[in-house]
Amino acid sequence: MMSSILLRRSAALAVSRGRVSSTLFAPISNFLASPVVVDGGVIPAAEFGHFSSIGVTERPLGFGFQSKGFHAASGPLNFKASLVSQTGFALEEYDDASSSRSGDEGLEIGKLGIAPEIVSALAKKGITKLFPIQRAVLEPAMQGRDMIGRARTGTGKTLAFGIPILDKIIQFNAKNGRGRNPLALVLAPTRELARQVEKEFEEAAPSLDMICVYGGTPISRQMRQLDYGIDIAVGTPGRLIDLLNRGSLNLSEVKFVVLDEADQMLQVGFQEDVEKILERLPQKRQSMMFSATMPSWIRKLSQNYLTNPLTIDLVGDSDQKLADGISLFSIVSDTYGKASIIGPLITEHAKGGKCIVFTQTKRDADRLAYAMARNFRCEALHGDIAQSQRERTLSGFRDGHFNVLVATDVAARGLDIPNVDLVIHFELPNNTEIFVHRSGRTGRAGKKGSAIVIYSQDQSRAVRMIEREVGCRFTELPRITVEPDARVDMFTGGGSYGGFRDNQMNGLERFSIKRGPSSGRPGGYESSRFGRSMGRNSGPNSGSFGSFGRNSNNAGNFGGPGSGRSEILETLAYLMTIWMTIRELGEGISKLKWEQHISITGKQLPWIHDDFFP
Ligand SMILES: Nc1ncnc2c1ncn2[C@@H]1O[C@H](COP(=O)(O)OP(=O)(O)OP(=O)(O)O)[C@@H](O)[C@H]1O
Repeated sequence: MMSSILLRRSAALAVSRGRVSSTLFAPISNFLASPVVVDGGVIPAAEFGHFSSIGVTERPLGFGFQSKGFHAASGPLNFKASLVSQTGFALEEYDDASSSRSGDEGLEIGKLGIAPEIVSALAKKGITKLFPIQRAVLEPAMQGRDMIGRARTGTGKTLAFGIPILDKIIQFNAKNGRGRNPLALVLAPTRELARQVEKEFEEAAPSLDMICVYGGTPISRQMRQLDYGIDIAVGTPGRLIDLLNRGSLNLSEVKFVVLDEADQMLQVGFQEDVEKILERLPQKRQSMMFSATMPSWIRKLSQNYLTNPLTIDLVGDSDQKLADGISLFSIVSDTYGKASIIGPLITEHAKGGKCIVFTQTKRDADRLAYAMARNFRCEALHGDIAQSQRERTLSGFRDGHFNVLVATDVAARGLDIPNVDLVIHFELPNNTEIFVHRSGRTGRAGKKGSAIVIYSQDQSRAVRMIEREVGCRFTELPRITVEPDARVDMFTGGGSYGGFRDNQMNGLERFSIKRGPSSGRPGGYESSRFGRSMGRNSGPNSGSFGSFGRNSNNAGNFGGPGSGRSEILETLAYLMTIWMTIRELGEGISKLKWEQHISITGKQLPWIHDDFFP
């Protein structure tokens, strides 16, 4: 009780904040004097150039906004982007900034006049120089511009919008005291991403109070936390609306709003909710949208939400839409062979790191995770899994407790998981944007990684289309033939895993792989790097339906043929089939509604995303 009183912020401060804030949004007349910004509000990638000439070293205090409330009034920061085409791409800049070469290419965060708290918190994480998107965003964001920001996956967009917001709030609190209602709101499409953004903000500015709100968790705790007072709210639209409707969340003092993964946030299905939230914000605010993909429709639509927006586009019209460090491969397989070739692909391409396998449906994620669990430490992640389990799964994956995550597109966007060396598109994504995001779970922050598309012969055209639209080239891998007794069958349940059942060996020795005639490669899967870890899950009698799609460490619970438990096993398999059929029916109905919606509204491609069918 006492602590709640102590923690509750004073209403007087909130009032004083309201008074101050009204002066904070004066139009910025001299902003366009900055040589980086092309009039009309676009910084094309090709003109972004090197920022090595930014005059920060001559101006140790960097920006002059400390005493100016939220918006700088000090004019341009002497950004002198060298004209055109020296770099073009964010990652080239990144490579420079992240390389061991010293040089001036990056912007020393410590020399920019950013709050010392942020500088030292970032330094603790090894972040001392800004990435290109961060450099490009910093000045206009500090000056209060609305903006659309696009940069490739894994290039630091979160801190690009995070640093200016955190800095302004720290300055503001220092001057005006702390208030009760949030000053900034970040909307994210998935719970996992919302949590990640909150965490990154928290780590960068530990003195600020953040809340992350999303469904599947007790709302009462969130209401209490809001009551104590917070600086920044991060969340998914559904729960935010719930809290607004209950009167627990007051957005009337919000100065900054960010739509992370904006193109997803404004898709049909999400857009309505987002609008409901935006309606509750003050008119005078700074709005920013970020994503690695910004289809043309989103740019048009964004005009409804942004005022005179600046577009900072580090991808631009460049052919290549993927992060540079990602190598792409494709491999043809028939539907029934797909599950069997994943093991060899992981062994060969994950190089001992983590792998995310993307499926199109929750059911396939479950089935595949189950089928693979006998050979890999592997779990499933999708929208039908209870939130607490989703969180356990993700943190287990982050911490390296298991190496293979089989996920729907709920994990396609934004997630920043260390050491994901391989992404496998078990099924082709619905569109090229999703391809970019899925693949972007690897090759982050300048690291290298691989993405493999598995496709059937009749999907060749779709693969070519991805190549065209994403500006990439797949290296075709030789076909893999799997001996019948080594097939992993995810379609028919436990009964068809016989090839593994009586095999006492662990690891990939079981795969008995042969390369097809076109293969010039050695088979060479016998000595799996995963061998030892897989062994944990793949007891000779694996077949745990109890762990289906969950923690595969339970594999083996129900034994295999000859265990005397075959009846239980069969019953469970039967129950599972019924459960899956019911769920499939549910998904079918939702999709039908979705497609009807599209045909009525004429909007958008049928982005079949799991979060639309929670
Ligand atoms: N200036 C920096 N120096 C070093 N590391 C950084 C810097 N900025 C961000 N990072 C790290 O880079 C990684 C990727 O950043 P982030 O998740 O923001 O990428 P993103 O562009 O939002 O990707 P996506 O499009 O997939 O959402 C994170 O681990 C982050 O901590």
